[in-house]
Amino acid sequence: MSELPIWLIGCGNMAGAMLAGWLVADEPTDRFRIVRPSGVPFGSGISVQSHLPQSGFGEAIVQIGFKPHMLADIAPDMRSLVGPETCIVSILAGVELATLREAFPDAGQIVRAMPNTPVALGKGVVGLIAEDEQGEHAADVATLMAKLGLAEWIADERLFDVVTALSGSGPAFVFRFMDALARGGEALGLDPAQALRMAVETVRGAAELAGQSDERPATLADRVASPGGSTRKGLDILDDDEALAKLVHATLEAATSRNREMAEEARR
Ligand SMILES: NC(=O)c1ccc[n+]([C@@H]2O[C@H](COP(=O)([O-])OP(=O)(O)OC[C@H]3O[C@@H](n4cnc5c(N)ncnc54)[C@H](OP(=O)(O)O)[C@@H]3O)[C@@H](O)[C@H]2O)c1
Ligand code: PRO
Repeated sequence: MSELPIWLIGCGNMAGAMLAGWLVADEPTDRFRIVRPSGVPFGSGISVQSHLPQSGFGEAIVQIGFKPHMLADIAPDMRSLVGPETCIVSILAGVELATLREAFPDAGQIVRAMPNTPVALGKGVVGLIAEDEQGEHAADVATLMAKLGLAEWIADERLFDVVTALSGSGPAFVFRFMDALARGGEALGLDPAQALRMAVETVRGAAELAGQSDERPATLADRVASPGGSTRKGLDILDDDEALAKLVHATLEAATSRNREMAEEARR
């Protein structure tokens, strides 16, 4: 692994979670340089500046982590700093490789990465697509992202918006389910704090079991549902006319569609 410097242009919730994950994975702190207008310190002795550097990035991984609609404003100021040795990594939802190439015409390599917030614990998911997966710095980026959890190359950029909905937004959907589980228990008489603790640990345990098992989650669900028992009665509610499957499908469709809109907005 080369020890290329890593610039984080924008380091809010998502890039901050990634940086936390890299530090947990013992990446050296002096690899990282943050640019954020607020200049708010990150801690761990990491260099933070409120303006872009005066001289070019040179051979470096430069990750952009601001809001997608800001690309048109920020890229012109970055353009002269980006050269053929620079690898741009974008975590901007929706924004396509072609749009990024227009924004950074001189970049050597451009990679899109779609992380999720559990990367802060090294337990995230990162979808990846590069202009040239075999090209310069693609392997460096993949190695770096693999330190944050499961890193997967996505073969077709048209599916990247779906990946963004499934794993990028996914933690938000799972958090909603945890809340609903806890609130359901609370409504049936459990102490609220106890219900939340038990809901969170139930999701954590179920996720670990599913992660370690060769069986599909549907089979694991059947193992919980003893014939004639109570779990089946609950599953019958979720499965009635595929209620949960339809709800989740509509959820992913809505998020995917917004990712496509953001791609369109960034193209304008
Ligand atoms: N949140 C997620 O779970 C998630 C998941 C995957 C992808 N993403 C993508 O990550 C990106 C950031 O989302 P977020 O949730 O982390 O938002 P956020 O917390 O609002 O962070 C935005 C960052 O952009 C910085 N910024 C604003 N203007 C800038 C400028 N002119 N130059 C450089 N940096 C600038 C902000 O600086 P200050 O810190 O100084 O305010 C902040 O660090 C989005 O493109 C989103 O699509 C987010
Ligand atoms: N957060 C970003 C958004 O909500 C994209 C995936 C997760 O736009």
